[in-house]
Amino acid sequence: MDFFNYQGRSLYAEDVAVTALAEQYGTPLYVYSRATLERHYRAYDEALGDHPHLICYAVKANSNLAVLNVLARLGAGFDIVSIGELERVLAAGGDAAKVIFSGVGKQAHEMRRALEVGIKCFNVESEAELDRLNDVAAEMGVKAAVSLRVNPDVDAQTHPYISTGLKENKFGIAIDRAEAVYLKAASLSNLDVQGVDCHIGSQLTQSTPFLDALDRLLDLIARLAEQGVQIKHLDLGGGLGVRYDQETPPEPSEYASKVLARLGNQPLTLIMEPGRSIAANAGILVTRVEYLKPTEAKNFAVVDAAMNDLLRPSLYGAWQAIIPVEQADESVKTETYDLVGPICETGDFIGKNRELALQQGDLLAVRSAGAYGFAMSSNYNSRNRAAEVMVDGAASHIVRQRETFAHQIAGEAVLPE
Ligand SMILES: Cc1ncc(COP(=O)(O)O)c(C=O)c1O
Ligand SMILES: N[C@@H](CCCC[NH3+])C(=O)O
Repeated sequence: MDFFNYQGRSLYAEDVAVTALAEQYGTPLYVYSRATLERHYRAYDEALGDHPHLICYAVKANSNLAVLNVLARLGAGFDIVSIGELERVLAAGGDAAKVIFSGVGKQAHEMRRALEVGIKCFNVESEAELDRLNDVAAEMGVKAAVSLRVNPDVDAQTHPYISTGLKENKFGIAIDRAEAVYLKAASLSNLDVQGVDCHIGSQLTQSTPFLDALDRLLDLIARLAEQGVQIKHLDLGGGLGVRYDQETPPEPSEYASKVLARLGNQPLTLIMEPGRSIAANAGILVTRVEYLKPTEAKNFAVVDAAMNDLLRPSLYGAWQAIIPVEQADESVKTETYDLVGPICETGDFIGKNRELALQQGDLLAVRSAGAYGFAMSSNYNSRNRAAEVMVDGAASHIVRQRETFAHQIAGEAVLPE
């Protein structure tokens, strides 16, 4: 569900006409809906109800400060994977005590900063990382709260690039090794074992893999208790999918109720790290048709957004709905188009084989672009990154200025004479 809907033949973001936003801020333009972000966050929060829980929004999905701030105001925690993400959370008014730090490659300076601001927990992904964290905490004279990210060897049945819970993936500590590594963690004097964590992949469209992983984690927690290691929280990661096309992922309420049923009355705080299911359908990417280019083989519509703005179609062959901002009248012929960007790669496309009635200058909206959209954008081909706007009822706020060439080259230098 979202707040992007047609009123008559015009697309609106909440109560604002998307055409007006494109006129005011230019294209390509990311448009986010505050109401949608809030509704998606609350869907999780309400679904987990009275069970002790913390929803740690995965910052990587969309790290715009306004997005983080909207969620922080609702009481969200945050899942980060770099110190840059931590600084963003802090700048957006997030609470360090609700931050968990995931990722396979944490550097010592990142650990230091996270300990300095007092994050909630580190999700440790290897034995070597455990040693490094213990050393850094010892130098600082503190104890670091840790969970081990366990790799439960469960097939998330998603795109191989974003499947993370199989033993051949680089993530986590193999479940067969986990018990031994927990005992080691418990013996290290500057670590405080708090939780168990897993994250098996992204864009999951069924509950079963999550529940299989949960069963393995609960089993591990029971075995650890027998050895005297008491686990206080269970972090199931993110990964719940969204509907881009025909997928029918479970709603957060359905997913959460299955998880709670499995947990029963065990006194475990539940942590979830949703990214996509909060942000994806809270955003669109607005782009303008620069040229129509019919050729013998294909009809191309060259648009002003490219793979540097939205990488998912090029990287994963991902499909995202593309709709007109103003629905055309019958005089415009519907054709099958490939929507391509200006970048010098054949892999630069936003969508292929789309039935659309288009004219030069028309505006299009790429749906479900609020997650892994701007966050994965780059300056490839020296293109300035898009502006980002957040709509809040009838108001719109620029939440990131369009980049300029001066921004792009700031910090670069040529060799001295
Ligand atoms: C550790 C971790 N947590 C949470 C997420 C968020 O996943 P999603 O956006 O699929 O909810 C990811 C990304 O897949 C991740 O790597
Ligand atoms: N970037 C991916 C998701 C990656 C998840 C990161 N852990 C996507 O757009 O689908």
